[in-house]
Amino acid sequence: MRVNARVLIDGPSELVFDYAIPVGLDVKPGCRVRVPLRKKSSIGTVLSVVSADQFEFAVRELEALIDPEPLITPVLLKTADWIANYYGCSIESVIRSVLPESVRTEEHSARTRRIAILAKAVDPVTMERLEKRAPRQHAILTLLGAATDQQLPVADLGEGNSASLKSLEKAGWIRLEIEEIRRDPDADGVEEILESKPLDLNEEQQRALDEVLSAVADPEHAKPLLLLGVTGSGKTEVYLQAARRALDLGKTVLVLVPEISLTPQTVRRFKARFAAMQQEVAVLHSNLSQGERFDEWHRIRKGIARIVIGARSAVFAPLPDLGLILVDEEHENSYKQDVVPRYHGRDVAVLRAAFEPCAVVLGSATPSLESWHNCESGKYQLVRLNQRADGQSMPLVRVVDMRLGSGKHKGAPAILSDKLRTALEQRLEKGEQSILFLNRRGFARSLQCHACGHVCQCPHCAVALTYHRTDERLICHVCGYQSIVPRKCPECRDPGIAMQGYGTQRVEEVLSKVLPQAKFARIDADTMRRKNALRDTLNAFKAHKTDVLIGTQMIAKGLHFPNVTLVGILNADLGLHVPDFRAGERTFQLLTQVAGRAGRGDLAGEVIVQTFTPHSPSIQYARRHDFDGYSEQEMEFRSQFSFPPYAHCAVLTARSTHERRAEFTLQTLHHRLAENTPAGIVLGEVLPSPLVRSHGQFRFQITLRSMRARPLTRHVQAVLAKTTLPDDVTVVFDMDALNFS
Ligand SMILES: Nc1ncnc2c1ncn2[C@@H]1O[C@H](COP(=O)(O)OP(=O)(O)OP(=O)(O)O)[C@@H](O)[C@H]1O
Ligand SMILES: [Zn+2]
Ligand SMILES: [Zn+2]
Repeated sequence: MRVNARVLIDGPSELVFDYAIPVGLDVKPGCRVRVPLRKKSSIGTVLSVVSADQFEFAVRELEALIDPEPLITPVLLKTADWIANYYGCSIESVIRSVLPESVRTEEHSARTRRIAILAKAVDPVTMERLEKRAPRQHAILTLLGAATDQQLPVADLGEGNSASLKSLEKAGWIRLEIEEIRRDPDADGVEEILESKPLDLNEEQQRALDEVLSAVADPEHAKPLLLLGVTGSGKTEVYLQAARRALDLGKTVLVLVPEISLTPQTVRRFKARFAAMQQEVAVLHSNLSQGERFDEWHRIRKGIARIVIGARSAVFAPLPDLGLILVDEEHENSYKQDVVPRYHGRDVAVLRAAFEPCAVVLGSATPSLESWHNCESGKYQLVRLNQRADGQSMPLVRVVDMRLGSGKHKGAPAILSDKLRTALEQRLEKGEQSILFLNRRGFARSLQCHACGHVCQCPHCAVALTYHRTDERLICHVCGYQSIVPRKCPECRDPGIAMQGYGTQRVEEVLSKVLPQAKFARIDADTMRRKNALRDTLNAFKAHKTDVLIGTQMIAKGLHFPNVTLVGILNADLGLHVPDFRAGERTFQLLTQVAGRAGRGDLAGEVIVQTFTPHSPSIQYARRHDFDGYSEQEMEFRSQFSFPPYAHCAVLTARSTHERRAEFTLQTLHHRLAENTPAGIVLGEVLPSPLVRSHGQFRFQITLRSMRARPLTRHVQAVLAKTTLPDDVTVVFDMDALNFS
């Protein structure tokens, strides 16, 4: 049987063609090849090796193999294969993620330069002789002798020196070599990083570190570790010391964080601890240029960069001799990719660790119930840090019932309760700082009629439009639709249409009236568009140039400000009223993380939570910092209704600009899925998605549940493979879905 190579052609158009593999050529996925394309020859990457369909027309032969060894390591290839099977996507789509475009494409290859290196010490007699007879050679040797590492780029040795360099090389005094120039992403030298010294660990931390180190020493027999440490318990210090030990053993380290731009403090702490080996640290963030990405990838592949920090996709960093993977804030949803391949970065990390094998640590103050369940069932090993590292107590949390009408404004929603206002005033008097947290930007800044209750909605997405005061506009945050603000209610013509809910901007306005003496800073997606805006705002707050930091989700994680003694949560329950069984879990996580920003220095912390549903378990357990209590009752609910982590839950979505066609397609699929459904799979009904219209398309979905993942994926794949979909309907399968909107 003939075999073909499926090749992704370099270039922006993402063309994929099959080529016959010439006899005797050992072509593997991940190898780059030269192939004929129209009348030219092009370069591409082999995505997979497929058996040729005998009825197919013969395809052209590929011309040559560029890399005899694939760019992708065997472990990563195995991981890619697992992802394709588990998430039900093509191996091609996974290889594209494992080998980003910048790496596959030749044109990003590094620039080089020539360097001259002093080969041996030159004796004074020779130097004296050269000084008289060949002053240029003498000058070069003098320069090299004084240089760091006794080497310099040829360009720095002055022009017109090539003859002298050649003579010196011939005489054996110097060596000439080609060196790659690294495009250093940090070269703009934005800030100087001072080296930080390891801290003396407390008993709990020491025990945690010991567990991690024994896993590093014997990864084959170690389970993945779940490090459950309350906020401020010093998890990061444990990561840093574990990373150091792994590096000392000659291994490499991979650190995954939810989003690089939102966790500047964590990244900085790694950079500071490893400041003395800065060249060995690679930070993979989305702002890297293609060229920089190419360089970083190859530095990692060659073992030059031995510690890699990055978001989800960094799980594919080609580190050789991987010893340890750290997944910080493992509960974060951003680890799940929301386009194909829809993998979960944390779960892939666990799998890669098993394949390597290497140690893997998942850390969080509020672990996902999936990971928690894996501890209970013995798949993971639990390690806990129950105390704050600096001996501080957990902050005191007060819940304020907003239903009692603590706000003074008639009709308009109360933003600030009397309790929170008084607490803010006290902080200002004492010269302490506060953080105010607002759930979800834009979500509640909708326009609602006081008379009839009409809410202004997006005509394309059927979600509430957000009111933007600066330019007096209503904007849809799903599709970007904009309109002007109506003067009267479009429904009942009442002029009383007004803003319900509020955003960070409104909070700042209200507060500057109540507390005219305070200086405010705002962090939300609007104010953070400018490059470095987040870092600058956080630095100013740290230096106490501002008193009160107002922010959205962006300030929930990883921030550490010793002078902050008050955290106010303005609208705690906003995330509770969404159609998603994880709404409670997310609210608990968010409240616990935000509350954890208070009292992280010598001063005690206080948290004030404003809510319209004070008795909800997410709020009550977060108030007591009680993860065990929360998870116990939540797990009971999940088990009762067979929700994750007790079952795998997948969503099949069909979308189209034609409402009927989307629905009909999904009904057809439902019908076929219902035939010969393997035992243990629970097939839901065809329903409109909560966000039934998005970007002008209608969306319908089926939820599927199963104890075991593979049979579910295989069943859906089999049905999709034998169903011809209409051209204008897109069907998406999301295994272990986190987003049900
Ligand atoms: N052994 C220690 N002795 C003294 N201080 C420590 C120790 N370990 C950590 N700290 C300090 O305690 C503070 C909190 O630690 P860290 O930020 O690592 O906690 P964390 O668990 O990662 O927090 P979070 O999950 O809330 O972001 C930091 O200022 C850190 O420098
Ligand atoms: Zn009205
Ligand atoms: Zn819209």
